[in-house]
Amino acid sequence: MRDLLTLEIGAVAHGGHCVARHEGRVVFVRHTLPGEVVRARLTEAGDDARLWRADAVEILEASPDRVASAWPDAGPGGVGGGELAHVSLPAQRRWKHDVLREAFTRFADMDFPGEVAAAPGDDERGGLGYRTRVTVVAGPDGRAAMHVHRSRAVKALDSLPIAAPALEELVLGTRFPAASHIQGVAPAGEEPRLVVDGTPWKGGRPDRRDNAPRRVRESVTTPQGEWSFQVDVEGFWQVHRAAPAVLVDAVLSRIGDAETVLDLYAGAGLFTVPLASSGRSVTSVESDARASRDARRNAHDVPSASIVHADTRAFLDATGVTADAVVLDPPRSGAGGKTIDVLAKVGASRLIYVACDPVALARDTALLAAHGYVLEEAQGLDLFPMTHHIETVATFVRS
Ligand SMILES: C[S@@+](CC[C@H](N)C(=O)[O-])C[C@H]1O[C@@H](n2cnc3c(N)ncnc32)[C@H](O)[C@@H]1O
Repeated sequence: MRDLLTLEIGAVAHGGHCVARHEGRVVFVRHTLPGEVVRARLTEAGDDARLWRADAVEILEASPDRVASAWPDAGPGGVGGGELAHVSLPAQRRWKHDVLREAFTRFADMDFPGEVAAAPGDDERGGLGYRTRVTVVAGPDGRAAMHVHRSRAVKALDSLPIAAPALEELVLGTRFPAASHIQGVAPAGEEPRLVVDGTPWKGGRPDRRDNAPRRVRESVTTPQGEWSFQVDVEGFWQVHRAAPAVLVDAVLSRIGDAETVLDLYAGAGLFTVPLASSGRSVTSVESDARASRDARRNAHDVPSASIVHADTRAFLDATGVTADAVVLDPPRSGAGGKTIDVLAKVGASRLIYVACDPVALARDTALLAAHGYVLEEAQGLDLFPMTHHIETVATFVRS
C-alpha cells in the first residue's frame, strides 16, 4: 500500500468528502473539492476494504471554490467538525444542495425541490462565530482540545472560529482538568458559561454550590412574535445563533390553519410554545426527561400546550391520537419505517418535517409516500457553515 496517491476528484458525497477512484476502488477524500487534482494521504486503506479514505494534503490543481482555510485546526489530520472550512461560503451551499439532490434521487427517487439558504448574518460574518453550543475535551496540558477526525487522539485547539466569539475566548482562555469533558454555552443576551464533567463553572473554577445555576435563558424573535425559554445548560438547543428563530418562522409559516398539532421530538418546546401561544391545541412529545422538564416549564403559561414525556413511537402506538398537522424534528437517524407506520395513523393532512440529515429525510420521504404523503416543498438551510451538516424543512401533504 502506498501512503500518498495522486487523485482526480469527482463529485461530493454525504459526510463531508468527495469521491475519487484509484485502480477501480472508491476513495473518499476530505479537504478537497470536485474537479481538483490532489496528492492525498491515505487514512484508512485496508487491502480488502471496499473503499479507502484519504485527506488531500497537497493541491496540484485547485478548484475556483477553494479559499484559505477558515479553521486550520480542522484541516488534514486535524479535528472533526470543520471539514468544509476550505470551501467558499456560496460553494458550501452548492455542495449541500448537491448532497440533498443526490440523496433524494437515490433514496426517494425524485428531484429535491428546493434550494439551500443562508442563515441571517452568516454572509456578513463569513460563516463564522455562529455556534452558541460547543463541546470540547481537555488535553493532557489542560487546554481545550477536540478529537482528531475518526480517531481517539485529541488535538489542542489554537482557535475555535465557528463558536460565538465570547465563547471561543472563554473556552480557549480557560485551563481544565486533563481529559475532562467541557460544554460551552453562549445563551442569547447572557455571558457564556462552562460546564465541566457535569459541574457548572464560574470564574475559571467549579461552582459546587447546591444552587449553582444550571439553566440558561434563550429568547426567540420572529416576525410572528417573541418567546423566551429556559433550557438546562447541557440540554438540547439549536446550535446556530439564528437557528431557533429561523426554524420557528419556518414551522409557523407552514402550519396553515391546523387547530390541533402534534409536536414530535419536541425538545424544550421550541416549536410547541409558539404554535400553542396563538391558541392551537398542541401535544408535545419528547423522550429525554431533562428536555421534557424544560418543555413543561416553558409551556407553563400556555394552556393549550400539553407536554408528554414519552418515546414518540410508543406514544403514537398507545394513544391512537389524531391531529390536523404534525411537526417532527427527529434526531439524525430520522423517524424510520416503524414510526412512520404509526404516524400515518394520526390522520394529519399536513406534516412539517425538520431534518438534520438529508439521507434520513430522503428515506423517510419514500416511506411517507407509501402512506400517501406527497412532498409539497422543501428548503435546505445552511445552519452549520464550515461543516457538511444540513438542516432541511419539508412540508408533506396527504394526497
Ligand atoms: C433535533 S432535537 C429537536 C428538538 C426541538 N424540536 C428543537 O428544535 O429544539 C431532537 C429531540 O428528539 C428527542 N428524541 C430523540 N429520540 C426520541 C424519541 N424516540 N421519542 C421522542 N423524542 C426523542 C431528543 O431528546 C431531542 O430533544
